[in-house]
Amino acid sequence: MIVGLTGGIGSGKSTIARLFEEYGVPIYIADERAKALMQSDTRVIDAIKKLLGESAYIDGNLNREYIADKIFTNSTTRNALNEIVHPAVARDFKQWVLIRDYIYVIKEAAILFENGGYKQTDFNILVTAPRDLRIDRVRKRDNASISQIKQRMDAQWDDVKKMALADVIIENIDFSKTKQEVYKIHQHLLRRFQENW
Ligand SMILES: CC(C)(COP(=O)(O)OP(=O)(O)OC[C@H]1O[C@@H](n2cnc3c(N)ncnc32)[C@H](O)[C@@H]1O)[C@@H](O)C(=O)NCCC(=O)NCCS
Ligand SMILES: Nc1ncnc2c1ncn2[C@@H]1O[C@H](COP(=O)(O)OP(=O)(O)OP(=O)(O)O)[C@@H](O)[C@H]1O
Repeated sequence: MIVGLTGGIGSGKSTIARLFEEYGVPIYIADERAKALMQSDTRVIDAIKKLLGESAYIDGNLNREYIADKIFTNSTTRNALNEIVHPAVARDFKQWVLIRDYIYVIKEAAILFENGGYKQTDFNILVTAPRDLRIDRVRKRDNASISQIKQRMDAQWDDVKKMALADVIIENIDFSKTKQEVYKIHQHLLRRFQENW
């Protein structure tokens, strides 16, 4: 059984994914796998160079700042990159999931509803937090400017639109409450999926 875990930038997806991991749930982090594939999959690399130019790489490494600047200021370029990267991530996930030996797995992805990825999951968790708190968290975490963070937020659906497609919502403000929520959801998922196991 596949559980999607999504939320806007700075909502706390990765933090929450680690809480599930502590219970033994296998976790797939789409952001990380996407970047790995963008550096190792030759078909993906060629397509990215064609779209964004040779400057997308420096000595074979992703030029993240350059790519971010290109895709978060132009939705056409962003959609084109998404169409290169997201199918590769979906294929990679299919392989990954084959050898996981647990009642359910978590696919953590910033973009899950926007690209229809949620149609391949059995249950979807949405993480939310107030916009200003998310900006503050990302500023501290990445040393990013407010305008850079807002650009990424604008590239994502707003929470109201995502809420309609989520099975459960974690409002991640107070970390101790979040931990309790994660425990409850984990117990729920074990009960729900046990019979298919
Ligand atoms: C532009 C890149 C190189 C920036 O790398 P960087 O290390 O700064 O950020 P990282 O990948 O960790 O993403 C951080 C956050 O940015 C936001 N974000 C990233 N990609 C996207 C996107 N295509 N659309 C909207 N938001 C995005 C998400 O909130 C994400 O969690 C990288 O994000 C990228 O290649 N994105 C395009 C591929 C993609 O969609 N990846 C997301 C996983 S499927
Ligand atoms: N409940 C919380 N209380 C305080 N800090 C938190 C809480 N949840 C997350 N954080 C912090 O906020 C920052 C963003 O969290 P995290 O990296 O998990 O978000 P994310 O949704 O995965 O972000 P991105 O979309 O950029 O990948 C991190 O520095 C994390 O430690």
